[in-house]
This record gives sequence, structure tokens and C-alpha cells, in this order.
Amino acid sequence: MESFLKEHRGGESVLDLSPRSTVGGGVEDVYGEDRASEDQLVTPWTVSVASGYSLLRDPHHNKGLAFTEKERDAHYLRGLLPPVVISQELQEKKLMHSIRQYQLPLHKYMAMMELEERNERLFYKLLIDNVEELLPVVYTPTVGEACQKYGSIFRRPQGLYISLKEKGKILEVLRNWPERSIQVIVVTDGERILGLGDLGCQGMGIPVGKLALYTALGGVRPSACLPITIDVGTNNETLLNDEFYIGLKQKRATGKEYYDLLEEFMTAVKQNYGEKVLVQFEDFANHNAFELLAKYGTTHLVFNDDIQGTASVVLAGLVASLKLLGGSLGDHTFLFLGAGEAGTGIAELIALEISKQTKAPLEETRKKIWLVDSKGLIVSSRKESLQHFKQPWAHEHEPCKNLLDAVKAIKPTTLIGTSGVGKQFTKEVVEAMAAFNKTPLIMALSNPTSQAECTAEEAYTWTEGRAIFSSGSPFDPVELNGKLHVPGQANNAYIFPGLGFGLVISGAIRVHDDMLLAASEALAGQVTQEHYDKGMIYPPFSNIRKISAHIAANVAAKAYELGLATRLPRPADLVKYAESCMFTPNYRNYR
Ligand SMILES: NC(=O)C1=CN([C@@H]2O[C@H](COP(=O)(O)OP(=O)(O)OC[C@H]3O[C@@H](n4cnc5c(N)ncnc54)[C@H](OP(=O)(O)O)[C@@H]3O)[C@@H](O)[C@H]2O)C=CC1
Ligand SMILES: CC(=O)C(=O)O
Ligand SMILES: [Mg+2]
Repeated sequence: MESFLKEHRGGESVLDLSPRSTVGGGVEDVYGEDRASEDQLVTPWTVSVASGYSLLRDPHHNKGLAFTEKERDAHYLRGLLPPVVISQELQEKKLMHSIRQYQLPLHKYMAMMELEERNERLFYKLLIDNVEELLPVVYTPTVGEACQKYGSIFRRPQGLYISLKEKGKILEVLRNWPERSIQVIVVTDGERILGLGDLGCQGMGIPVGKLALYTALGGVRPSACLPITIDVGTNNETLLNDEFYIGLKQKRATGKEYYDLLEEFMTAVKQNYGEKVLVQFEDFANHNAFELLAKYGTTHLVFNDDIQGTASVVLAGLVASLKLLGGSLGDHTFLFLGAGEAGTGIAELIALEISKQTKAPLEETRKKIWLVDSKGLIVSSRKESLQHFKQPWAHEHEPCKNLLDAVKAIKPTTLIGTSGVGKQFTKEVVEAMAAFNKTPLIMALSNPTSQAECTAEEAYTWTEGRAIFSSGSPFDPVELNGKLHVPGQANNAYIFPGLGFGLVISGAIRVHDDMLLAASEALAGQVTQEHYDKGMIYPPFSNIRKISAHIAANVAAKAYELGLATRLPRPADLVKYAESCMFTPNYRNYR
């Protein structure tokens, strides 16, 4: 602070902050003074231009040992750092070495979060340059464990908490966030965190993780990202009884109380950030997710990642798989285990794509797709008792009580797991798939790894190496009878960063289903012959920035075509434009 005042008052400090001299020198004992003010009100105050010590403590500008000699002179850093000056590359090498020393993924996660709080650009450089290694650390599966233990690992707030206590004041709460130019909000209410259920306020790890990917994979500026957790209570008894739980200790609010809070939130978001801020709904339970999407889809720029992002990524994998399987999408039969957000979201986008390709009505193309929920196969005799999002899938058929019976009856070419329950694709189920398919397509999408419907090894072993396999959380390649099988990661992380970036750079004001198809097409278009030769239906994450630029460009093109883009004129080369807009984490030079 002193250096700031000197800098701004011609080198003359207006406040004398130096310790008052005492007879005989040395530092004055200020502890008594501090105790004397214990009962008094004090004002927490700070300055806004960072230099000296505060610059080292500012994660947006801190460069640690990479501050140059000139910068150390100009910004009052002399003596605050050891003498050596190192490059960002050397810092990266050192940090990767230290992160690799940790045995437990959660410790790696905590080291990464600590880095983000200390030096944001270095955090993103590490994440971008080592994406395949670090994605499982900052994202699924480790982020799941981090959310489960968020109460005990919580150090500093990384996003905004909006609870029932803030009712009537949400606009003010938004204004407390230090950044004004927000482009992307990821919001959860913590009720369905991955396949781990209701984690209440501890779900904050998910918006934080998703937005880190928006920046690292998609190129949205970190300062334009805002993670939000809406806390309406939790029905998780363990959390309610945990003295370290960080959220509201009450049962979840429902009905009018819940929807009124969400309405206030959505209104405040638009009031504060305007029409073009993207709100991504994440990990809401399905009894609210579909309704919120339908309600705000016509008035706000909103997108549900679990319903729509997942649909787009899976469709891309299916389209790519046709290169290996032959035929068209409409030639296939799909069976889902799990008929919630992910399951019905994917099913609807597949049906839409087949309908666009064949010109057949949606009601017809849906008939190629079957879903099983916790009560068995969804069939017409169950229609009356089904939630609205399941009803379009209630086809004419005899009831089937379990997945194995459904597989045998429907004989799908593709089996997709979106149940949130691990180990449901048993040996019998997978062997049944292999019995009537030369190359069965198996997707075990539930997260984190503990909830995957089967492992990569199981899928390859039980099909004698014939399966094409993808999962929501990553699995290592599997060697079977001398052949290496490379599983894909069918995770919406391929889609949402590029999709969101495309919406941002075109200034889109609404999300349209055709944009999901455009994102899907762009992702499938990034799978090359080299990937197909290895049996892959998704490109590697190591290329994700390029992939995201192509997705963003395709989505932006669709926004312009539909008249939903506001950033005019339309750039001629949208891929180049997207690339040029992407945030890069290299250090900036300070004057
Ligand atoms: N890979 C990816 O990118 C993504 C993965 N996911 C994962 O998908 C999973 C599900 O998410 P989501 O769709 O939002 O969750 P939902 O709660 O909306 O849906 C879960 C569905 O699974 C069904 N189900 C639960 N248990 C069983 C069972 N034992 N047998 C058969 N069906 C069962 C439920 O049935 P009922 O309706 O009868 O209760 C429900 O239909 C989660 O693990 C999530 O992590 C989600 C989004 C993206
Ligand atoms: C990936 C994701 O969004 C989920 O599992 O919920
Ligand atoms: Mg999710």
C-alpha cells in the first residue's frame, strides 16, 4: 500500500505507515494496541492498483519468480522475491514435477486450486499444456471427491453463494462479485452432483471446475466467468449432521419458494449483465432441470449442460462411429439405461438428427430409441404414470423388468448408460450385446468413475475386443490379445466450452437446438482417419483448443444464420476469428 501511495503522490507517502521508533530501536510491540481495538468497529480497506506485496498476492497479475528485473524495480518487488528470475516454462516444469509427487488425486486437486488462487495464468498454462493429465484432476472424477469433501478442503470462496438468506437481495449479491464484465455463468443448486446425488452447497466444485474448462478448453477469459451455487438447503442427512458443512442446514425448499428464488436470480442476472450473458444450468435434479430450461430458454441465453451438452457430445460420437460401423444413424437401434436429463436429452437429439436426415417426423424417428429407468423398459402401458420427459419414449412393447431382458428383447446396436449407478452393464448384459452385434457400441456415461456402468476393460474383455467403448470419466487404454484398445471420453467437456465460446463471440441471445447439432457436427468433423484406425470415435483432448475453435465457429455460424447473433458484421472466417479471441495464459509484460 505504501508503494502505491508513493507511486501516486510523487514518492511522498501521505500516510506514515512505518513502525514508530522506540528508544533503543527495534519493532514496537503493537499487540497491546491491537487488543485495545478488539471491541471497536474497524473498516476493512484496501487499494486497487497492485504493486509490491499486494501484486504478489493478486492471482490475476502475480508472476512469482518470473517477474523480470525491470518489473521488480518498477513495482516495488525488490527483496520480496529471491534473486533468481525464471521463465514461465520453467515454473510450469517445476510445478508439474511437484504435482506428480502427490499420490492422491485429491491432493493434486488441492495443489491445482491453490495454484489458481496464487497465480491464475500459470494455473491455466499448466492445464492447457497438460490437459490429458490434469483434466481428471480438476474435473471428473476427482472433482466429485472434492465436492464430497468440500467442507473440509474449503479455503477461500471461488464463486458466489446465493442462499435463501439472500432472498430479496440477489442483485446486490451479484454486485459484490469483483468482476463486472461477466460472459458465462455456470450455476448449480447442488441437488444432482455427477452421479453422487445431493451435495447441497458443496456442489460449488462443479461450477468452479466447469468454468476452469471454459477458459482452458474454450478460451473464455477467466475474469468473464462466474461460478454460482444456489443454496436452498439439502436433503443429504450426512451433510445436515456435519458440523463442518458450509451450506444452509435445512431441508431443501421446493415449489413456490424455490421457483421464486430462481426467478429473482434469473431476473437479477439479466439486469446486471444484460441479454448476452450465458447461463449454464449444471447438475440440477431432473424435477427442476427440464422446467427451468423450458421457462428461461425463451427469455434468456440459457443452456442445460446435462441435457443439451451431453446430447451434443454423444451424437458426435455416434456420427463418428458410423465410419467404423457403416450405415446411417437411422439404421441403428439405441437402448439407454437411465431416462433422466442425460438419457432423454441425448435420445431427443438423436431423434432430431435422424428426422433432419430422413425427413421423417420426430414421432417416427423416436421409435428407434428405447429407454430403461429404475422400473424397467419404458413402454406405452406405463405412459400415464411417467414424468413428462419420459412420455415420448413410451413405445408399444411388452414390459421388461430389467436391463438384460430389455437388451434381449430390443436387440440394440448401441447401449448407453446414463443411470448414475455403477456396474449396471453386467457381464451378461455386455455378452448379450456382443451376441447379436459384430461391433457393439457401448457408452458408460455416468460419472464419476465409481458410477460408470462398466469399465473399459470389462467392455473389451466381455466382447472379445469387438466393442467400441466410451465413458463419461476417463479410462486408460486396454491391451487385449496383443491389441491396444483406446476408449473415448464421451463427456460434455468436449462441447460446452466451444459452444459457449461460439455464443459469446457471436453475441448470441438465445440457444437453439440447431446450435447443438452444429456443435456436434464440428466435433465429429475433428475425428481423423488416424483416430479411426485406433478405433477412436472422439479426437484426443490434447487438441481441444483447436476442436473448441471449430465448435465455436460452427455454433456462431448457426447463430448468424438464425438471426440470433448481435455482434455484427459477421466475421468472414469464423474459425480464425474464434482462435483470435481465445484467452492465452502467457504472462503479459508490465510497464
Ligand atoms: N458423460 C457426460 O458428459 C455426462 C454424464 N452424466 C451422468 O449421467 C448420470 C445421470 O445423470 P442425469 O441423467 O442427469 O440423472 P437423472 O437423475 O436425471 O436420471 C437418472 C436416470 O437413471 C435411472 N436410474 C437410476 N437408477 C437406476 C437403476 N438402478 N436402473 C435403471 N435406471 C436407473 C433413473 O430412473 P427413475 O427415473 O426411475 O428414477 C433416471 O431415469 C450421472 O451419473 C451423471 O454424472 C450426466 C451428464 C453428462
Ligand atoms: C459431466 C457432467 O456434466 C455430469 O456428469 O453431470
Ligand atoms: Mg453435469
